Amino acid sequence: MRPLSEHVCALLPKLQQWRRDFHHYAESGWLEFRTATLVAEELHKLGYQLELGREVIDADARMGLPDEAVLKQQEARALQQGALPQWISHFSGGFCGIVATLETGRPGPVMGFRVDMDALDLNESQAGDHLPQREGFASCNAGMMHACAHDGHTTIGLGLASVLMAMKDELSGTIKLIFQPAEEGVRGAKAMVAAGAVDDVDRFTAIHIGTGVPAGEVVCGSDSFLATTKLDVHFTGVGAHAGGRPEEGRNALLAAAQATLALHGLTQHSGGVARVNVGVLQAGTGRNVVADCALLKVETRGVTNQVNDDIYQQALRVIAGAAAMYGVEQQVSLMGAARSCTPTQPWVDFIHQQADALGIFDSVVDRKAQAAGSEDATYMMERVKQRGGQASYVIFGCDLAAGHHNAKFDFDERVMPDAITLLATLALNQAQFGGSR
Ligand SMILES: O=C(O)C[C@H](NC(=O)Cc1c[nH]c2ccccc12)C(=O)O
Repeated sequence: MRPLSEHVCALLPKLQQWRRDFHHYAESGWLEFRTATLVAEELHKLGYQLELGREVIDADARMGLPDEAVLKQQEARALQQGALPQWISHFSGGFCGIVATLETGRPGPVMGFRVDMDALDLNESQAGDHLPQREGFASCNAGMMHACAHDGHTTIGLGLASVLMAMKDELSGTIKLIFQPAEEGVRGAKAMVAAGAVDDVDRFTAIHIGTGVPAGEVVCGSDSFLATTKLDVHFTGVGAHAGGRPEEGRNALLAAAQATLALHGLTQHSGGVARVNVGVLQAGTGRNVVADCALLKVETRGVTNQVNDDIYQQALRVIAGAAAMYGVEQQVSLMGAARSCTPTQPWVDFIHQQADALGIFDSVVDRKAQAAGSEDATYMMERVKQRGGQASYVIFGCDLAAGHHNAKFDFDERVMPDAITLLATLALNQAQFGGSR
């Protein structure tokens, strides 16, 4: 029997090819039409049982969905860019989720691995010193860029699928590979949980690469996720002649500006870290018109669910107060949410022990004391834990050309085979796990 390292080594050219293809055709959240069809095709060819689209995504639990026109236009764009027509109907309308199952036929637990597939709303750098630009695989989709390594995550998911299928005679239990849409803005995981995608998972592992962790280091149980709420706020005022009759106007721009300044002051909480960000402020239509409309895209975060909930409630009061100051209407829409969550220690210990034994990492740690980002995989972790299962979140450190969410973000592709090696090892050696279930 060929060892795992040989299977992974044989995959190297494919890993780079997949990653660069996904990177080139970056697709933002709920619009991963091309990516999802290619992933489905690969998994189908490998022999996985597939559940697709509405089977794994609850329509009503989707948050922050683009509007109908954008969904249609982006699906057409994906088809022009090589999305596979035989799979597209499953994902049509913003259902780009996939769960691939391998039943080994031998008794054992259900092992779930989750990767995400979406890009960010960002224009990729066109500078000559940006490697994806220089090597011709920078994003060809305006305003969409893989600047958080989900192209790498999707590739790791496919690589893991390949090696596990190749070694299926050495596995027992069930393998479930979860390809999630719309992690950015924390919008997709909740809808997969609502559809029951992780209801039978006994041991759950989600992953991220980079995030400031040094190359060669693996964090086996990242627990520093901030709870977060994402909201859009629409202010509606009354337009008026700015010179002739300004007193007849109700200024939505000023309400949005006041709200923005006040919102950014809402970060005091005795319970720990709290954050607020207004990432977008759009208002008004013309120079000499009292602005009758404004939009804010806002997020609150907190070190615990309670801190975030408190800050969110204060944010709602600030928004209502700012609207009242200027006599304008306000409407708040929930666009995304995620929880804080801690991994289960027995599973972290097992991952730690397996990572140590592999001998391919310079440093293996349980956790990092860094207030980091947010993650909606926390919904999946919570669901698995609720049922008494094990759950963790593993970060694979790697060198980055620039920080996450930056136009020059790029990661060292050598992290992908190492990630696949550890995840495949967890599945191959699961019988050594001493914890519950
Ligand atoms: O809230 C979101 O939209 C999710 C998004 N998630 C990430 O960026 C992933 C992430 C989690 N932890 C870290 C730490 C550093 C960079 C990125 C991350 C974020 O926090 O803005």
